[in-house]
Amino acid sequence: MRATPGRVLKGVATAPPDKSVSHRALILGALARGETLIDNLLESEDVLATARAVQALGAGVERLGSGRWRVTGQGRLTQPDGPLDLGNSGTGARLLMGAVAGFSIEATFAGDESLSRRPMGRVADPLRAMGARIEGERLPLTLRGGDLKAISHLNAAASAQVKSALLLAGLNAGGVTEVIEPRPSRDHTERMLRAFGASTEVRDAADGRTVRLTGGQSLSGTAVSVPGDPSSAAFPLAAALITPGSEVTLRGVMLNPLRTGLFQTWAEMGADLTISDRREAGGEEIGDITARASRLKGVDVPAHRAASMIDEYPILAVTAAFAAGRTVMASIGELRVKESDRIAAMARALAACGVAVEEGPDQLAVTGGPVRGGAAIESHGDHRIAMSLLVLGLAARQPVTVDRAGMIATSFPGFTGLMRGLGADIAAA
Ligand SMILES: O=C(O)C1=C[C@@H](OP(=O)(O)O)[C@@H](O)[C@H](O)C1
Ligand SMILES: C=C(OP(=O)(O)O)C(=O)O
Repeated sequence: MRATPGRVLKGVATAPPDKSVSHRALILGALARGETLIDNLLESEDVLATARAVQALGAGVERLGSGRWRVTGQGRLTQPDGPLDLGNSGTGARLLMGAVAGFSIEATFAGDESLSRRPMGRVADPLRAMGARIEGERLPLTLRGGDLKAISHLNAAASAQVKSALLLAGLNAGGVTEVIEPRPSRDHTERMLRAFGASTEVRDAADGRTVRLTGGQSLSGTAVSVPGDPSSAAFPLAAALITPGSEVTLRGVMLNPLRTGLFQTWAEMGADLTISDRREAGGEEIGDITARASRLKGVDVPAHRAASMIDEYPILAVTAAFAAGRTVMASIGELRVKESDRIAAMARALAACGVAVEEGPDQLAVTGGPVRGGAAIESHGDHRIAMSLLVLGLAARQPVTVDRAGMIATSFPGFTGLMRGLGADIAAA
């Protein structure tokens, strides 16, 4: 795809449904007894892979209409006939490993080239400590579950995928499963467990958060309405901030405080952002966010904020390229084990576009100024790198092309259409 500068972005669009909440709605629906009706499910490649996997694990899965799905659970998962292919999705693979571990069944987990490189020991090791038998450290791996005992686990990397996998396994473990988080990670699993009739105990203290779940609880199917994804909304909002004369509103964006670190950081950079019509949807606060072209300044992003904006660093780095001064993003080592090594991918891409960037082992620093663009960027098959660099191309001096842009469909299949609707010039290269 190629992004060409020169157009002003104007208009109102609806944020696409949240990916994290969509995966969880399908998985909890499969674990529950009875019907779960999902409204506004994200129909992206990652989420569709999870839908196929829960169907292979015995749940009834039907698409009733656009974004409207029915999952009929049996209150347990059953032996799949073949390998579960989670495609590009770390969330799907890791949460389902936890869910499957609770049952006396065997499943092989597989994924694409990127997912097969990502570390699975962070989930496999604690699941082994609970009693699951797991062969392999990366996908493809085979897991045999059942007869679990609860453990207490320190979630040092603030990974919501690890926490969620252990809580889902803990539903069918003897005793109380405990996850200790020095820095809280997104809490969609805890919130949704409550909606499905299971309770978790959440305790906050000065040294972090502890989440406890007592084994043996059963889930009942329910209705889930998926709020808009702040991680996806970030791309059109960023484009408006850096493109002179622009003003864009994204409707229905989830405002869960464990997801909004980017908006706080942009506010500190001087971004003209307003949030209106705060309301509730699907157990989450949502609102409409308006971004207007802004004179941004560089900031130091505090390390403790990383978990609340972990997928947003690539697009933050793009906005930092247009800001006056230096932006330092510290303690972001987790970015090296996402769909690509996002620190290295962004450092290379920004440098190719004429941006001053310094890469450290677990940090990235960007010094803003006029952005040349005019480069052909390798996305490394990473949807967030592809979208970030296309947004950069809209406000650079020269167009930017991005390879393997088809991967954008893993999280945001409507990206190009939504951006064009706001006036952006993004087209096949
Ligand atoms: O739980 C989730 O839905 C997610 C958690 C994060 O990963 P980690 O748990 O690896 O931090 C995030 O990067 C991912 O896109 C979605
Ligand atoms: C890291 C991401 O997703 P996942 O871990 O589910 O592949 C992402 O969407 O940026």
